Amino acid sequence: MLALPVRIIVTPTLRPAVLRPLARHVSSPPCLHRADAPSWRVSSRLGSLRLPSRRCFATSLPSRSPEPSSPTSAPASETKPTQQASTQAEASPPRRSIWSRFFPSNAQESGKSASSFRKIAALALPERKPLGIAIGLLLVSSTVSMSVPFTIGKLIDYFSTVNPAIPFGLSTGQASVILLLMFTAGATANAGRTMLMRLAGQRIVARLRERTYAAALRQEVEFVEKGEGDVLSRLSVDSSVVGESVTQNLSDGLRSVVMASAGLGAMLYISPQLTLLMLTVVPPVSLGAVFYGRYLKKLSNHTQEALGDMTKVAQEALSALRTVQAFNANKQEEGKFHERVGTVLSLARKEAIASGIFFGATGWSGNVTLLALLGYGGTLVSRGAITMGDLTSLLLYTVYVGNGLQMLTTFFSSIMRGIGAGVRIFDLLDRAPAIPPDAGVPVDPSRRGVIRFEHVWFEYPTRRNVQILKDLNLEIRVGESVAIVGASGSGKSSINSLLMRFYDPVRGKVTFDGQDIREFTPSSWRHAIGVVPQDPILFTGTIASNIAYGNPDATREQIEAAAREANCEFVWGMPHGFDTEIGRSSLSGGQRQRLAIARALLKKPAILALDEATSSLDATSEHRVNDAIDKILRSRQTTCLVVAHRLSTIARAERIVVLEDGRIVESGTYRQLVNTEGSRFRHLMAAQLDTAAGESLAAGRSAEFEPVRLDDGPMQERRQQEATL
Ligand SMILES: Nc1ncnc2c1ncn2[C@@H]1O[C@H](COP(=O)(O)OP(=O)(O)OP(=O)(O)O)[C@@H](O)[C@H]1O
Repeated sequence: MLALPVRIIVTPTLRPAVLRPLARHVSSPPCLHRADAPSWRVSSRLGSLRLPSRRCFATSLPSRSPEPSSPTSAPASETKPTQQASTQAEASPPRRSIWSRFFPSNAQESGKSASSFRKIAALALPERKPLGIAIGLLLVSSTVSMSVPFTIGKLIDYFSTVNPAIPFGLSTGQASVILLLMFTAGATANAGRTMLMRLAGQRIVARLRERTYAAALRQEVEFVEKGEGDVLSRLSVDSSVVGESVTQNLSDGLRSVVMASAGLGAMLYISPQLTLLMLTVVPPVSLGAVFYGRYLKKLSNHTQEALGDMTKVAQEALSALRTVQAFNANKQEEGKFHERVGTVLSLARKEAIASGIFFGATGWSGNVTLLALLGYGGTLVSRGAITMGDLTSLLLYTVYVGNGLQMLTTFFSSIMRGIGAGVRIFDLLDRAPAIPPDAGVPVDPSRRGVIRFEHVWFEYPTRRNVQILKDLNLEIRVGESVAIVGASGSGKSSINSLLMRFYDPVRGKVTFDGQDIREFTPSSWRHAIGVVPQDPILFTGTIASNIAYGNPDATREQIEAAAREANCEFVWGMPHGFDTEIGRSSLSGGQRQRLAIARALLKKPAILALDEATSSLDATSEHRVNDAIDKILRSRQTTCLVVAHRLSTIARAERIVVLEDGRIVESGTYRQLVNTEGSRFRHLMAAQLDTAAGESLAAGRSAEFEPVRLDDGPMQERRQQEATL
């Protein structure tokens, strides 16, 4: 005798008219209307938070899958929708009627959803062959599992009859072998279907992730930097949700359709009266489910906000752990976190109460239905209208139909989630970057020319109406080195950002060799610029791969030559030299800066944009960095724009421009500016000039500004001497 796990599912979705609105409704997380509903996660910078899954529509009878051999009987555990992803799916239309809440009335929104659906379907196209085979296998396994109630009924009749007859004149042994083969075939088909669907899903997810990542990398920096977490969640979570919606959910959906329709057909065939009796419980349970779903949706929105708040608190403290520990603020932080956790908990409590009432009610009505079926069915059996086996089969088909329809609601909600996640992903995939990396004409890497900032006005896209640069005019000749100095926030780094075309001016233009740099492809233009940022980023990998970042074809000789030029002698002293893994070595600020200079020099750039670190380096490091910068500044081929903070760097530049509140207020050589009484430069650099003067005095030289000599002396003087010689 087959021991069939039984779960009576009372579902509100026996009628399509009820099913459709409900399906839309339950697209909201976290009401995942199945007994083994997936847990849902909230993605955050800290990782992801998981909430326990909820049971929906299940009665109190112990349950397992209605399809014993089917691994997909617990497909929900394979589905990991997220709050974040599904939020998009449930973006509510304006409140008008209950129907308008279920069906989006906003044309743009539904248009987006339709287009997202088409694009998701297109994603599945390359996988049509494995998916087609999987659907074939699904039909095989579903047919086998749908024959189980029928077989059980026949077995009961067989064993309870005095002179039983096996259909088709088979012997008991033959019938057993046929059944065994059938179940084996069903299980094999199920295994094949699961494998094919999962692999296809993973391939779709992989393709989607790669395309999304590439699309994110093409965007202007502002877009990604301001919404970094968002891009990451699209990459990790939304792509999975989309992948699942075209494979796993599709498979479940088809299976549920087969189960529900075949089961209902079999029930009507066995006993139309009993089938109608079962269908009477549907309307009240459907209504209850709608209200329960609405309540859960509202709760889930609040929970999402509360979780976001909780995550923010934790993130802030964990990212500043040094400060927290230094101030012994652990308890304070724990208190803040406790408060947020409490909010989440109180929402969870409300949900637990609602779930308890709902499941209690559905369980009760399920069991009452079962009793009614048994009672009325029993009288039919006693009247000889149906056999005991028929009644058993009918009860089991009830389970199948219930499960099938319940799965169908999950299927619709998953599809809605997939469409929602798809909208987010396709928004990014289709987004035209504000500064497209490949639009324009390429710049010849050997081209040299004057750089001009012409009446440049600039404000950051995120801070409109806050003018950072105001009518800025600056000309830098080929091979010239210009140091930009100014108080913090005066706009120095913004000049470099404009040069790099991370942004475009609001008004005015930046030209190179007489041509607006907006005419060049940003990729080729950036290739012509060597950048040394304020806080150089080193990536996971070796020192060599870091120097060759952006130049993957560079030879070891070229890498070493660039390192030598940038005074990276410390690399030769490391046990693994250029093959030293960055993560395994702790590099000082000066060393990182020199590696960044080497990286920039390897490009043999036409322009070098150096943003000097504000933090002070130790004397040796500073000397080595300055020496490296010095070599670059001497170059007659490289135009240098240096955002400078240290007097030792500033003094090396041929020309200094002083920036104040987005405007150039002074310009001249070091000597001119330092000797101009009351100059903005002297005011700005007073502290450093005093120190330098003090050092000169200590060394027995005059304390006048004029003779302040820094290491090798101001660059312009040396160049003049070179010219005289
Ligand atoms: N991405 C950004 N979005 C919005 N505002 C920004 C952005 N980057 C900088 N700012 C603002 O623009 C102004 C100029 O910044 P910028 O970094 O160019 O100044 P800076 O002179 O280089 O300062 P520092 O010497 O401290 O690096 C500042 O008020 C800064 O807060």
